[in-house]
Amino acid sequence: MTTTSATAKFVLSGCSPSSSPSTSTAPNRLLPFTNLNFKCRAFHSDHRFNRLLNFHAGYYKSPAFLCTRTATHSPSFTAAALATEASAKIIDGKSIAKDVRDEVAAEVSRMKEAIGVVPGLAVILVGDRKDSATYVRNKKKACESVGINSFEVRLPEDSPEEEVLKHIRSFNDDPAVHGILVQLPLPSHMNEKKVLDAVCIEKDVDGFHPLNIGRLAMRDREPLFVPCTPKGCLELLHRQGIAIKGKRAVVIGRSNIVGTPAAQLLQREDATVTVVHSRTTNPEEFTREADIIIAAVGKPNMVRGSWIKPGAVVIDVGINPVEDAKSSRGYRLVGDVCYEEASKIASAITPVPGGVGPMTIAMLLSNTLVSAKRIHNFK
Ligand SMILES: NC(=O)C1=CN([C@@H]2O[C@H](COP(=O)(O)OP(=O)(O)OC[C@H]3O[C@@H](n4cnc5c(N)ncnc54)[C@H](OP(=O)(O)O)[C@@H]3O)[C@@H](O)[C@H]2O)C=CC1
Ligand SMILES: Nc1nc(=O)c2c([nH]1)NC[C@@H]1CN(c3ccc(C(=O)N[C@@H](CCC(=O)O)C(=O)O)cc3)C=[N+]21
Repeated sequence: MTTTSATAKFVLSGCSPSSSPSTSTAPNRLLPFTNLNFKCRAFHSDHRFNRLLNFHAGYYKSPAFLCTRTATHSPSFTAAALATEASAKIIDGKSIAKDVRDEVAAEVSRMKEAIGVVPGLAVILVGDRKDSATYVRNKKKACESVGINSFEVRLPEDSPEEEVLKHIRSFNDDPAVHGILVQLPLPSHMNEKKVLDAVCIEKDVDGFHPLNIGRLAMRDREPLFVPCTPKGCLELLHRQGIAIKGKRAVVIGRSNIVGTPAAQLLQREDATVTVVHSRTTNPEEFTREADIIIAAVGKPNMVRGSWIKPGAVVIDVGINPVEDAKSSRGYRLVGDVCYEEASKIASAITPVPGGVGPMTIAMLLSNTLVSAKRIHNFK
């Protein structure tokens, strides 16, 4: 009887394709009960498992909720546990990004006072994509907020590639510029590889130059810059005190700018990493094994609650606009993970918006500061 009512709670979800409560998707959202029973015992008796996940006190809520489905607890325990809605710790990317920005601002002013140098970031935007224009505007505002100078070049959609290359060369030679970012995606007539190769590696604050990417992939090599989004994901884990060494991690997505460098960073920190991509059969099976999940796919709500091991940590990189008549913009942003379901199973989770996105910009500022310090040999 008790289990029936608990199950009903889970079935309600905004993550089904139709965005309405659905019975058709219910079976794949829940772990089989036998599985739950097993997990529950593990949470209570296996100290190694608890240590493995490095739980903070608050993290126990979620597994306790799952334990209500076992026959091993007294009815009063079950009722008490059911009364508490399980919820993961929300990893507040907005607030952590603010901490990072404050640290960057302090260093920017220390550097300015000591040697009179102000870090500078140059951004090149080609075309008139609304989302790209918003990101560039946000980056500019963020630079201002920490005292970094920003330089901007806006070019029309049909500009020749040579025009972009010309601006990159000019920024490469400009001593006031310490970081160069070419906003992606570029118009389809441009050769993205050629453009990204033109940014000198000393100013490649996006970390997209093949030399930086190559060094990230090699042991005993250090890239000058690590791409901002994956770096932001790792920074969130570090600042939440979530251990990585020895953990099982799954990265969903293998793009050059997010998935692949995220997997490399996790591996460099001694996680055992599996990369899931569009040709992976049964991605949920791999994902269910993970203590740490980084989802970077671009498919709204793809990762369901049933894909997640109880107590896992979920970092949702996805930024997906979905229609929403109630929003003034006509759309709202959702991640690659079904937050409503995942937050009941995971021990900690990033929201969208307000998770990885603000960290990406904070890491860009941090990379620009590091670049200026390196160029001017300022410790
Ligand atoms: N928060 C932030 O700061 C940022 C957010 N983003 C967001 O992150 C998401 C990913 O971005 P990005 O890496 O640039 O995207 P890409 O489109 O470049 O890469 C998507 C990856 O997901 C994989 N994939 C696609 N479909 C599936 C599937 N059904 N199952 C498993 N894997 C799949 C692809 O596999 P394959 O390689 O086989 O094609 C590919 O590796 C987007 O929503 C983007 O908006 C991006 C950058 C920054
Ligand atoms: N050369 C280059 N470098 C990039 O780093 C790069 C890029 N091109 N092209 C596009 C992607 C995407 N990206 C994001 C950055 C911040 C948010 C962000 O701050 N998002 C807010 C929401 C913003 C909103 O409400 O629109 C949040 O998640 O809270 C999102 C996405 C960087 N990218």
